[in-house]
Amino acid sequence: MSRTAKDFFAPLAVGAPAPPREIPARPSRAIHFFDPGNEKMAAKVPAMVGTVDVLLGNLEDAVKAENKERSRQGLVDIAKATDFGPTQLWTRINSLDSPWVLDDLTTLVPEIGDKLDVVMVPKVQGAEDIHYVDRLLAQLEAKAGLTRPVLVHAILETARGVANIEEICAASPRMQGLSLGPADLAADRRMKTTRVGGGHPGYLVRQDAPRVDGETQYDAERASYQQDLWHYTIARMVDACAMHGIYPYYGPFGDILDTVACEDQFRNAFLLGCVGAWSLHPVQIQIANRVFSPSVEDVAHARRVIAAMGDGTGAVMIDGKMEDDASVKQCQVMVALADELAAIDPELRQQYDAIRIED
Ligand SMILES: CC(C)(COP(=O)(O)OP(=O)(O)OC[C@H]1O[C@@H](n2cnc3c(N)ncnc32)[C@H](O)[C@@H]1OP(=O)(O)O)[C@@H](O)C(=O)NCCC(=O)NCCSC(=O)C[C@](C)(O)C(=O)O
Ligand SMILES: [Mg+2]
Repeated sequence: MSRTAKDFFAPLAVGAPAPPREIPARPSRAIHFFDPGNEKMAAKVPAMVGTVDVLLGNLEDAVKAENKERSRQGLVDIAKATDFGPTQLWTRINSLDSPWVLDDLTTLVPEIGDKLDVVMVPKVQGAEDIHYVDRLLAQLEAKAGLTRPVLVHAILETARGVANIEEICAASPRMQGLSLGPADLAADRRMKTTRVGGGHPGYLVRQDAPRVDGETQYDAERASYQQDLWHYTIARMVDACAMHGIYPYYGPFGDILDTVACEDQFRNAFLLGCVGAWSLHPVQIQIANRVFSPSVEDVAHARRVIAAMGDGTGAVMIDGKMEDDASVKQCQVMVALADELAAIDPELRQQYDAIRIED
């Protein structure tokens, strides 16, 4: 049997901070990955503070095995030397079956646990992985005398992880959210793709062949439409996260030069309910910031509907469309997000203020 309701919010080590009862909706439109052991990348990090919602020191894949210790120490040095202001600091630790993860956690929590907001755990298979990290974090937090718990984020990168998605979300009150890990997930599922996220020209539907004089013209020119390989997994993530009060994220888009397709993939995720995406290169930060901020037009419309709906019940016509109790709730989601973002982004605040409805 899993932990009872009475025990669920109890610290897992004597002296560890109390686990959170609620995960705050902090803006995290772009989770920007950098290798803390790469001098060129690390040098750019201080200037990125305030321009991106989350800076993530990556210790796992994309860091060569021989550089693991250097990257870990690099993250400690950067965290100690930098005032992150409104920007969150996350890390992606090595996978739980790797030889590096224990040192990752036993180094990072005592050294910079007071600055780390979230630990991202790769290749999570089920609740047992979260339970392991949860207990270890509590022990390390207690030993280090931390007063704020470090939160946990799981990457969905295996078929078993996707199948166990609900139990992963429910495994600990520290759970902050989930990201899609499309490259490892594709390999684990034996999908026949070789890309890091994004679409594939072979995954499509084709218009029916036209019929002329009772004959089907199979050779005729027909439109085809590329489909989204990740729709099913993202939709599952969104439901599981919403059910548990935590946050879903689209993961990486590896075709750095294709900023147009990156924006499309991010926008699909935004519309489906994700709150952010990963950025692998500085050019992707602006894309995520733009896509995961509601448009001025959408915010203006949402405010009009809320104003017209009074106490939020009944039905009204606005611009020829019916609005009612349910659509006002959608508008409230949009306005709440706009308010959260305006609180940390002066440019957005100005844009959203310019279209404010006067009382
Ligand atoms: C793609 C790469 C190789 C192109 O790197 P580059 O140097 O060739 O690019 P560039 O355009 O020439 O870079 C221009 C400048 O920006 C710097 N730069 C470049 N990137 C960054 C960055 N992220 N943060 C800060 N600075 C950066 C770079 O060092 C350079 O500095 P310089 O002008 O002084 O020479 C490089 O951007 C990179 O390594 N990015 C991070 C990759 C990464 O973290 N991958 C792992 C996440 S995805 C994943 O793991 C999958 C998943 C979820 O697990 C799964 O689906 O299974
Ligand atoms: Mg991966």
